[in-house]
Amino acid sequence: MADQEEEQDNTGDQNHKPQDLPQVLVLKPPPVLSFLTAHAGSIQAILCSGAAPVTDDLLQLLPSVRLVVTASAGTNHIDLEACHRRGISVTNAGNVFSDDGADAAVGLLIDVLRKITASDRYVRQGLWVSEGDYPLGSKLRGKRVGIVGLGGIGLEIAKRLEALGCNVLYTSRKKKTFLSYPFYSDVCQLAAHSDALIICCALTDQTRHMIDKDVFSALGKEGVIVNVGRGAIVDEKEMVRCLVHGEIAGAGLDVFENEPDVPKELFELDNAVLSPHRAVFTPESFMALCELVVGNLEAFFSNKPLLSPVMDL
Ligand SMILES: O=CC(=O)O
Repeated sequence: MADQEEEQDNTGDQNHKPQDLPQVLVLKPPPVLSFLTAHAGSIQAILCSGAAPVTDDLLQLLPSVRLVVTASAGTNHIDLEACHRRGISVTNAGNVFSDDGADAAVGLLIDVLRKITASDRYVRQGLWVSEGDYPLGSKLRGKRVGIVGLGGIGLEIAKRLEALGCNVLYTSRKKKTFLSYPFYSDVCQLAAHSDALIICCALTDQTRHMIDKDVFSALGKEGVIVNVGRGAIVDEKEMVRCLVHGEIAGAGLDVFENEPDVPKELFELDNAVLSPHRAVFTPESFMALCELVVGNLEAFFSNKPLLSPVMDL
């Protein structure tokens, strides 16, 4: 999941009548070129997910489009600059994924620290009997956890960690004046003061490979990284190297740079907990997402304010 750091209100009139909606293009692979050829001029809104990029070239083919609705928190598959230039509004998943994304992030952190899935494998493989006791995990309470991106998901992570007795610190585009958590504008400084880093910011040109060699080295040998944002925020090769050489202690990863391909080295590592980009998805969050998507389309076509705008033009 990736978080746009927008505080959004996802409430509103949800009395949908999807059959009444004007024509909407649902973008999904395989390519929809024949559809486009027939309907390009009349399409006013695009509904997409991370699977299909919304590029400047695509928008060029659709001169009537005024809204892009993405069924994801992250918008890195959308050319936002092109949307802005063309006067196209954009909405995302707003806060519907915040709870589930935060639960998964904290779950991954606890799993890495307490070796939950690694010790599960140990028991299943019969190693408890043949090898004896499994190595101890590390305590969560008292850990300093640096959150990278304090948007909807980040804020929910912070609440959960506080309740679990951790010390929360963060970096974000801007300091949140309404919060007392220590703020670091520099991610290396944040890492140097953290026992664990949780990545839940958006992938942008500024954040691509932001978690690099210097950040890992500042985090140190006892440090843990959790990523529920986007794989490419982390320099994955460097992270794998640090894990293999014990230069960081562990990683809990829901996202990868070239999904669904996962670096094979990670399969061998007991200090890496791997999850197939499922952090924010539950049947409940999908239902909420569907309501939000329809609500955004209804709002747009009835000239009302969008429910979860990333850009409202
Ligand atoms: O990763 C999931 C999302 O961006 O919604």
